[in-house]
Amino acid sequence: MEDGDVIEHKAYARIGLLGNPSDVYFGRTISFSLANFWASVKLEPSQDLIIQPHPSHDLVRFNSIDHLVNRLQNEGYYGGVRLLMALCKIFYRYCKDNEIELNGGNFTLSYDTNIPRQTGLSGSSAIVCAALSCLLDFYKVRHLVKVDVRPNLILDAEKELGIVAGLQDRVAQVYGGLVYMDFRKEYMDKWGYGVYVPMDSSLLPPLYLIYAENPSDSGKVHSTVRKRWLDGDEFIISTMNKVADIALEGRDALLAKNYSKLVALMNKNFDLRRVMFGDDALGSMNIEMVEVARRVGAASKFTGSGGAVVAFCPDGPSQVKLLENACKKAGFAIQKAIVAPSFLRDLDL
Ligand SMILES: Nc1ncnc2c1ncn2[C@@H]1O[C@H](COP(=O)(O)OP(=O)(O)O)[C@@H](O)[C@H]1O
Ligand SMILES: O=C(O)[C@H]1O[C@H](OP(=O)(O)O)[C@H](O)[C@@H](O)[C@@H]1O
Ligand SMILES: [Mg+2]
Repeated sequence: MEDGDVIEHKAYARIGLLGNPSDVYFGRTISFSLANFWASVKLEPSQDLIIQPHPSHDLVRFNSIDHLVNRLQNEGYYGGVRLLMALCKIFYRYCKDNEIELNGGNFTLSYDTNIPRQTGLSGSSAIVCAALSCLLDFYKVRHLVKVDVRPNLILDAEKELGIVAGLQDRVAQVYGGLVYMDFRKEYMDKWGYGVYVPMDSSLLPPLYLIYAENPSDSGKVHSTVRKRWLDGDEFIISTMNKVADIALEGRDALLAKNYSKLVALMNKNFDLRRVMFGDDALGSMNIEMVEVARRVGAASKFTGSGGAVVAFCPDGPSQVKLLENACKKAGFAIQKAIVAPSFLRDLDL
């Protein structure tokens, strides 16, 4: 959206439905953009180039030392400022390397988000994705930065900060809607990005999102498994391949509307994650979220690296009611997941 000189863009949260986290390991995933939550970034021309701290997400003023310590313990040291800064650097570098001229003065970037913080709903990349959209419009280079490479720029901004993450979040956020993604190594090595195939989101049965206030650092969760994979750990490599196969089988299951197969695949996806990462890394509250759903017979798995769960009730509305009651009792929030459609324009494609 552009109002005079002000540019504003949204990017939605995402649900990794099948195959995650194999995207970090040349695997495959099916993910969708989630309309329930979003981040927005605003760019306004200004005298100096300013990255505006968010009044609550980048808190630097506290009531007391207790408040400060509490805040750091629960939410860590960082907010969105570092993400915006890193994106500016990555974007600038990419344009330089690709001889894309950047003309325009300075600007102020500010952001807001209602994505529950660090709950595996890709709150981090939503901020970066919305900011990238603002820069593309500000510099009028949307037609010069291919849609396929945009997820890489978003990921590179986070890698720049040492955050271990994969491409699936960024692909779902750039494309919108439901997307099948294949990150096979030969293709990635040749092109630098994966094969991204939009799917008809009406193939999805009603899905539910369960989450809780228990922020976890996705980079930290991933780092041990990532290291083992890099070290050639046979168990991690073969299990991750099985996770990638879930997305392949899941695509056929969705196309055939074979929802009993979907149940089996969602559950298997989480069970494989659990044996690779271990319960300590996943966190007891996160595991309980999965189990609350399973106790009423729903299929369930993490949406991302932890903090939120996607659930499917194959028995329909009566089972949904049971699930809602069970979540309420356990203190977890639950809402119906709504797919955000693709908002790519002709100029992007
Ligand atoms: N809601 C938020 N507001 C501000 N910054 C955030 C928010 N969520 C994530 N970040 C930033 O992104 C980093 C990585 O977050 P991550 O653990 O990937 O969370 P998520 O699962 O939401 O993507 C955080 O350390 C922080 O710097
Ligand atoms: O572990 C996962 O499923 C995902 O974890 C990260 O997403 P996040 O929302 O930050 O938890 C990561 O960026 C993804 O690539 C993984 O698939
Ligand atoms: Mg993240």
